[in-house]
Amino acid sequence: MNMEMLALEILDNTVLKKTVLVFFCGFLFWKIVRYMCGLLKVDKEPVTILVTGAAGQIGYALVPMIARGMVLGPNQPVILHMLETEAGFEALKGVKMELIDAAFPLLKGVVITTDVVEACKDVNIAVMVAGIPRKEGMERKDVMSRNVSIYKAQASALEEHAAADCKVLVVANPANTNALILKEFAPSIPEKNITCLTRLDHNRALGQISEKLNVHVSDVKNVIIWGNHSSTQYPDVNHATVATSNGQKNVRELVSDDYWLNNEFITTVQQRGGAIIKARKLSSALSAASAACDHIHDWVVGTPKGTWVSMGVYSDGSYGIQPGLIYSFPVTCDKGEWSIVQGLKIDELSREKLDKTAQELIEEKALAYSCL
Ligand SMILES: NC(=O)C1=CN([C@@H]2O[C@H](COP(=O)(O)OP(=O)(O)OC[C@H]3O[C@@H](n4cnc5c(N)ncnc54)[C@H](O)[C@@H]3O)[C@@H](O)[C@H]2O)C=CC1
Ligand SMILES: O=C([O-])CC(=O)C(=O)O
Repeated sequence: MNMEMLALEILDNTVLKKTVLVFFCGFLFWKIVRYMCGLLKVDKEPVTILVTGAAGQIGYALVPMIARGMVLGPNQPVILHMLETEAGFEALKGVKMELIDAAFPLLKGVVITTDVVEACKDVNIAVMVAGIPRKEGMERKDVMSRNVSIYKAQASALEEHAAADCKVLVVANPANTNALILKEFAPSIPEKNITCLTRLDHNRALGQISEKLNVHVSDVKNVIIWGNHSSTQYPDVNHATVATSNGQKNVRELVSDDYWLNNEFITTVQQRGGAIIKARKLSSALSAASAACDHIHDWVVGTPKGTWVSMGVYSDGSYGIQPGLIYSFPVTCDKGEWSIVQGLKIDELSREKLDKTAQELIEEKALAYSCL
């Protein structure tokens, strides 16, 4: 029998036909069940999210946002783990009562504790807010010694008890250096899973451009925060655009005021945290909580095509930044992973600013180790 006839024989075989039909029907049935489950919202396992320092200013603003689906979307149930100190525990009990009273449909469980091991158990996402905020007149690194020791202590609990693929976002200041300490004292957590929050600065930069041009903030995109979440950060608009009726236009061209962009715009974004502390006598809890939601949301769900965001991530040497620092870069996210946007042109002024903020991170790292 030649090959052609053999192939015809196989195709003609009724057993084979039936098998193919059964597989096809099974596949179709599975697709329909998944679709129906999606409609009925019944198939998703809850995701466990840890918030440390959960009774504090940011924690109090953040946990209802998470419970409402602002981080993982309206169809994803969540379980909240909330960690506090002994001194903060009474207030945390109140936060739990309020979460119950808010009757959030997505909230499938709440654990409150002062035990870091219990807090970290099986968490899929950890938002590390615990720490002392700076007061008026202080720089963020002034809270270094108290805060880095918290991150050293909590690193091993996360490493040993969180889910193996847990994503970590460090919010507490000095955010980049706390994240670096956490990474160094939790060596088995992949470095790609440890990040820090510079999305607040990114959103502040979008807000300033939107105010200046009197356009909606959602029409502005691709600003960049380079470096440290500190007053040396570099808010860069050289690649930023605004959506107009004539397509995407470059922010520099539209603003048409390089002096403002290279001076007042940069210092306003760099100093915005301080300005809010001066006004509120408390740190920027509402916008920080919202930015933390944006950070995790985009990391998990992905960034829209053609758009990047700023995240403090482990430097691989991109743009000449010393590998191993946690440095804010422009990143895109896809399938739960971030990648640094490559190939952007860096002019001379930008180069200086990228290096200055990297230098501060190198010095902060040395200072952090001297505090431990
Ligand atoms: N990366 C960013 O964009 C921003 C960072 N921050 C920083 O976030 C941190 C938190 O700020 P706020 O919520 O305003 O401060 P907060 O003082 O209101 O809250 C911090 C909470 O952490 C708790 N805490 C302290 N040590 C702890 C520990 N070892 N374990 C568990 N809980 C602990 C405290 O009891 C307190 O309830 C500060 O370091 C602040 O500077 C604030 C705004 C923006
Ligand atoms: O400035 C602070 O200390 C709080 C903070 O990090 C911010 O608002 O960016």
